[in-house]
Amino acid sequence: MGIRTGTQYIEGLKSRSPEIWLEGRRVTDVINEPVFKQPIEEIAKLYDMQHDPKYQDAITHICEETGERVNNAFLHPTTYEQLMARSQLFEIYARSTFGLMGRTPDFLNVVVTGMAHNGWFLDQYNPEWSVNIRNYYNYIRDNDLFLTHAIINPQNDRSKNSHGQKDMFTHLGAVEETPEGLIVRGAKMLATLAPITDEVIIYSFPGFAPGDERYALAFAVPVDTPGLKLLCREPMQDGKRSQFDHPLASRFEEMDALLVFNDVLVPWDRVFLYNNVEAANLLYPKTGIAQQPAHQSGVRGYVKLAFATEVACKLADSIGVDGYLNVQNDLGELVQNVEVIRSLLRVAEYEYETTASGEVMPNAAALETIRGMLPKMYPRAIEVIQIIGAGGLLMSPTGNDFNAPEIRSEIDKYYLGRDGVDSLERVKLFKLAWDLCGEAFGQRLVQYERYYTGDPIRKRAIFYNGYKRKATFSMVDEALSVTNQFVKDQPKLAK
Ligand SMILES: Cc1cc2nc3c(=O)[nH]c(=O)nc-3n(C[C@H](O)[C@H](O)[C@H](O)COP(=O)(O)OP(=O)(O)OC[C@H]3O[C@@H](n4cnc5c(N)ncnc54)[C@H](O)[C@@H]3O)c2cc1C
Ligand SMILES: Nc1c(O)cccc1C(=O)O
Repeated sequence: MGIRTGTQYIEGLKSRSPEIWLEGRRVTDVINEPVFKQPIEEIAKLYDMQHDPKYQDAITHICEETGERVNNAFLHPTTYEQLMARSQLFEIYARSTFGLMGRTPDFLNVVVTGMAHNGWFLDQYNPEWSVNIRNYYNYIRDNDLFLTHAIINPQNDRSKNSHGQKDMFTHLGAVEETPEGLIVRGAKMLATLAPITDEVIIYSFPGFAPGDERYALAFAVPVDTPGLKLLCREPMQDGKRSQFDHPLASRFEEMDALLVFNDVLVPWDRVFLYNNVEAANLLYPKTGIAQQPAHQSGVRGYVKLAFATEVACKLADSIGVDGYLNVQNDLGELVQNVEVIRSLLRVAEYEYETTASGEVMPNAAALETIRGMLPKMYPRAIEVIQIIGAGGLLMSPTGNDFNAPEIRSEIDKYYLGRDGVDSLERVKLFKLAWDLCGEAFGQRLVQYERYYTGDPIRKRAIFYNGYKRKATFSMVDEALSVTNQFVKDQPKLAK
C-alpha cells in the first residue's frame, strides 16, 4: 500500500477497538471522543501531507524493495543526502504542530527502521529476533502504521529493580511461554498518543540487573490486542473548549497512557528480544535507536523552542515593552538559544558518523548536547513568556465576551495594545501565550521537554563518562610540561 491518506489513517482507527479508559469510563468510539477528535485531525493532516505535491518529494521516497512510495522515516540512511531527507521530514512534520506534538508517526517509525537495520545486534543473541523485527519493519512501512511505545516501568519503587517490586508483575514481564507465543503481564508507561495509534511497541531503556530476565523484553502488538488496557491520564482539555480561547491546547494535546497487559499473548513472530538482560541493556546504546530518533527530537525541539521564542517576542512587542533593556536581554537570550540548537543540528548532520554496517547517523556528541540543553532552554523560554506577559496573561476575556455587544466597546478600549495593535489581536496573542505558559497543556509541554529522553541528569552523567573515557587531556599535559621540567630540575629531597 505505501503512504496512507489522513482518511485511511482514520479508517484504520475505526477498524480497531482498543480498550481505552478515560476518566473512569470505557471509550468505545475513539474517533468521536471530544478529547481525541482534534489530535486525530492533526495526525491525519500529516498523513495527507504525504500526498500533497508541496511536500511529497520532501517527506517521502520510492522504496527500492517494493517500488512503492513510503515515508522518509522508513529510509535507512547510508548517505548524508538520505540523512538530510529525514531531517526535512522531521522539520516539515514538526512545523505542522509547531513542535508541540512530540510523538508524531515519524518518531517511532525511525526507531523501528533503526532496530530492523541493525539485525547484526539481535543476531548475536537469537537470529529469529532480527528476522522478526525486519518483517515487522516491512509491515509497518508498507501499511504506513502509527506506533506508540512504552519503554519505562511504572513509577513505583525506583530504589528496587523490577524483580524486587512487591508484586512480581507490577513491571511488565513474561509469565510463560506457549507454542503460540509469550504471555506477558504487568504495566509499562508512558505511551504518548496510544489511544489514536495502530500498534504498540515495547522495549526498554537500559537498567536491568541479573534477576530481571523476565522483564527484559521487546515486542510489538496491535493496540487492540485482547488483554491490553490503555489507562489514560486526566485530560488537560475536554475537547470542547473553543479554538479561539485555546488555540494550541484545543489542537495539540497528546494523551499519555499507562499500558496494562493482562496476560496478553505476544505471537513469537512479534518477539524481538526476550529473557536476556545483556541484550535488553545494550539494545538502546548499540543499535542507533538512541541516535536516530534523537535527530527527530532535536529538529522538533528546535521548532518548538523557535515557536516559543516567536511568541515571547510578539507578546513583548504587542504591549510595547520590547524597548526596555531587561526585556531585550531576555528575548536576546531566547533567540541565541534557538541559534545554539540550530547550529548544533547542523553540526550533528554535517559531521555525521558512519557505523561499521554503513548506517549514517547524526553526530552523537552534538545530539547529546541538544538533549542536555533543551530541558533547560525550553522551560526558560516559558519562564520568559510568563515574565513578559505578567498580569496580562491572566486577564484575557473569552471569545464570547468579544461577541457580547453590551461589553464590546469596553473590551476594545481596555484590551488594546501598543499603537497599531487592537484588542482582538492582543487578546488572541495572549491566549496563545497562556496555552503555552499557564495552562496544564503548557505545563505538560515543559515536562515533556524535561523528560522525553529520560532523566537529563543521568543522561548528562553518561555523556560526561563517555567523554572521560575518550579524552586524552593532551592540552593539559602540554601546559603542565613546563611544570614537569621544573620539578625534574629540583634536587631529590633526602628521606
Ligand atoms: C510528557 C511525557 C511524555 C512521555 N512520553 C513517553 C512515551 O511516549 N513513551 C515512553 O516510553 N516514555 C515516555 N516518557 C517517559 C520518559 O521516558 C520518562 O519520563 C523518563 O525516562 C524519566 O523517567 P520517570 O518519569 O519514570 O522518572 P524517574 O526515573 O522515576 O525519576 C524521578 C526522579 O528521581 C530521580 N532518579 C530516579 N532514579 C534515579 C537514579 N537511579 N539515580 C539518580 N536519580 C534518580 C530522577 O532524577 C528524577 O528526578 C514521557 C515523559 C513525559 C514527561
Ligand atoms: N526518548 C526516547 C524514546 O522514548 C525512544 C527512543 C529514543 C529516545 C531518546 O530520546 O533517545
